[in-house]
Amino acid sequence: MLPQTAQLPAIQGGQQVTVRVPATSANLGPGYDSLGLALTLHDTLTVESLDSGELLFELSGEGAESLPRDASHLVVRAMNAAFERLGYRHNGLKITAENVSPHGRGLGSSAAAVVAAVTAANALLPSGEQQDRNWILQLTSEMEGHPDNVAPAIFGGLALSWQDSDQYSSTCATVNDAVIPIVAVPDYELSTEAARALLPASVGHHAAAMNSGRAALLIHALTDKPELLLAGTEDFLHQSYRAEAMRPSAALIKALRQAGHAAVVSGAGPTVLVLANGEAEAADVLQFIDSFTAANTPDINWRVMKLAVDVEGAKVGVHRR
Ligand SMILES: Nc1ncnc2c1ncn2[C@@H]1O[C@H](COP(=O)(O)OP(=O)(O)OP(=O)(O)O)[C@@H](O)[C@H]1O
Ligand SMILES: N[C@@H](CCO)C(=O)O
Repeated sequence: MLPQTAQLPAIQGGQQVTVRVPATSANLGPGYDSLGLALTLHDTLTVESLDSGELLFELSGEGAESLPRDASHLVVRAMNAAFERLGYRHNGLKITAENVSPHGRGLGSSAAAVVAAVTAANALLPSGEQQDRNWILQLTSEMEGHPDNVAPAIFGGLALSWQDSDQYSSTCATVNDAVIPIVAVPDYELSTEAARALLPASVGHHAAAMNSGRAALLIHALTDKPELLLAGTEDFLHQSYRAEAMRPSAALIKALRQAGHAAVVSGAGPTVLVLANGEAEAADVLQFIDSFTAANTPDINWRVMKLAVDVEGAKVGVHRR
């Protein structure tokens, strides 16, 4: 049985919405829980509203073998939360997901799923009832607990997000064309929940002050002066505490930084993100990762991808009966 609130109006059956949503890299070093970058790696979610009361799933790609095919699936949970807040219910859904972003690796897979689901639920409403992207930011940030992945997944580009009490906001900055994101995704997972549990409850004033300076510098480096990316990506709040849970990634980051490349933990890890300044550095980084991992982490399979900044964010297509 689907959870139903009988007195609410039902979404009309026979509608189909497709949402393409980018992977995202949060933190970028010192921007813990606030900065995030959308990447050209996309999941696609198609939802059809049914009249039969059924929940149907067609899952392919990442997680196809392991994700649940019932109301506990993250997309269904997020859609139900969205419908409830919008004052609607559904009479069944067919979920078709083509998942490309790796799960539990620090590339915002849960945020992508939640953003795609809430965006799809909103798009299934009658057009006069639909909410804007700031409404989607609010609900998805609440679900994730922080806005740094969902904001770039919704808006694209480099998102700077903040929280006032229980209200979330975000604005976008334009990334310098020279900046090239490269990700090295290891074959081991680390859940965000486990990575957050490693952080101390408080940090000292000196660390906080150092981190503030680097976060400000990072925005200047990403937008105007990419030659400052190495200094701008230094963080004092999270990576050192989490290193024990991702030793191969921490070793690769240390070596890349010693060689002058702006390497950080992507999100809660264990993916390594490098922000290269131009094609020549990007080529050096790819070569460096190849040689370092072959010599030092032969038991780990790394998927290395040279990407670009996604500037579109979540894109919606709707077909009505
Ligand atoms: N497309 C999806 N469909 C359904 N569930 C998903 C999907 N993507 C992620 N999930 C769920 O979210 C979990 C991963 O979330 P988690 O927050 O630990 O990592 P992440 O989002 O990939 O990384 P990070 O938040 O550090 O960027 C998966 O194990 C799975 O349960
Ligand atoms: N800011 C988050 C990103 C992962 O969801 C963290 O580092 O825990």
